Amino acid sequence: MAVFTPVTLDDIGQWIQQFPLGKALALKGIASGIENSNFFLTTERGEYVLTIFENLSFEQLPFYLRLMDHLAARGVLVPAPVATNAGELLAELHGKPAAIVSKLEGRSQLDPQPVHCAAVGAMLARMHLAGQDYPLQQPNLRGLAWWNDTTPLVLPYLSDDNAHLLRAEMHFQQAYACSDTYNQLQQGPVHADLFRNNVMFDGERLTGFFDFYFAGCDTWLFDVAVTVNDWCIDLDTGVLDQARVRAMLDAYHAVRPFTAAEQSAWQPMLRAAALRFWLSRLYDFHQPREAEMLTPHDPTHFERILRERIATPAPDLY
Ligand SMILES: Nc1ncnc2c1ncn2[C@@H]1O[C@H](COP(=O)(O)OP(=O)(O)O)[C@@H](O)[C@H]1O
Ligand SMILES: N[C@@H](CCOP(=O)(O)O)C(=O)O
Repeated sequence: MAVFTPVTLDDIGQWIQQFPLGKALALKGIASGIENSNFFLTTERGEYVLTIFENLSFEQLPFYLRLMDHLAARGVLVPAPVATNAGELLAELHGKPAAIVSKLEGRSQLDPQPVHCAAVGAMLARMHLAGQDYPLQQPNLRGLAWWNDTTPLVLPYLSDDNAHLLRAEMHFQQAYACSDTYNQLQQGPVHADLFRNNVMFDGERLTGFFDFYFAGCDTWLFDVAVTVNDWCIDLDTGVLDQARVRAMLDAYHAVRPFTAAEQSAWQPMLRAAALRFWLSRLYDFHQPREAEMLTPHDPTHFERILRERIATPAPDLY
């Protein structure tokens, strides 16, 4: 998508004056993304991204924006939010929360090679370590509680075979989340949506992670599983590509060594990461919101990945 809330240059002429950015010179809606309304914003001070948050509230948003600030201050490459003249990271626009962040250089690498996966793995480990002393707490809002709420909303749309798969996997994940192994996993702020389209590269140089608006406190291993399930697969089949998997996991492990508990949780976590996006894509597909531009993501992609992760033993974590 996504421009759910249309905005013109005229609309923000006055509004922009609360930021130390000079006059707004250009504003262009961004077609990709499915969660928020995003715009490239040119001001007298440079290039930025304006985001209007469609689902997250004024109460929830400081967790994300202050996390980006926190990580950027510790050398993790992420967009820096721009504070208003009053020192606020959030402002109201058309009745909704809005923020301006720095624009990252480069572009998404949609055909990643092992060298890109290694860069992502190393930066992900650095991000997890840098988040350890982040003081705010917010659960992953697309975690188990949300899966429990969403499952009955999508079940009526599924074939018998897929309904059986969803019920069985939910049962498995509910039990797994109560296990001793799960409770030994290290937790902290995680990105939780680190797909190829949420990382910028300039050639082989990683220039930043962005789109932190699904971030929350969860297991670090869940973040690794989400990332591997997108970066290290054959997109047609969902099968893991060993060279990219090894490059990403080895680079992560070199910065933040995996634990024995994480090794034993790896296959259930790869399944959990597939289930999470199968569910959200099913929900978005069957209960779409109004939007100016919309390209729903394909739920069957993650159904395929989930079936594959259940059927195939996970690669070694380290
Ligand atoms: N900080 C940024 N720097 C550069 N481009 C960005 C930045 N934030 C968003 N974008 C661009 O906007 C697009 C949509 O942003 P995204 O955060 O993925 O949207 P959504 O939150 O709706 O999923 C990205 O694909 C990217 O091209
Ligand atoms: N990555 C998710 C959907 C979230 O979209 P994004 O553009 O914010 O990453 C998916 O692929 O289902």
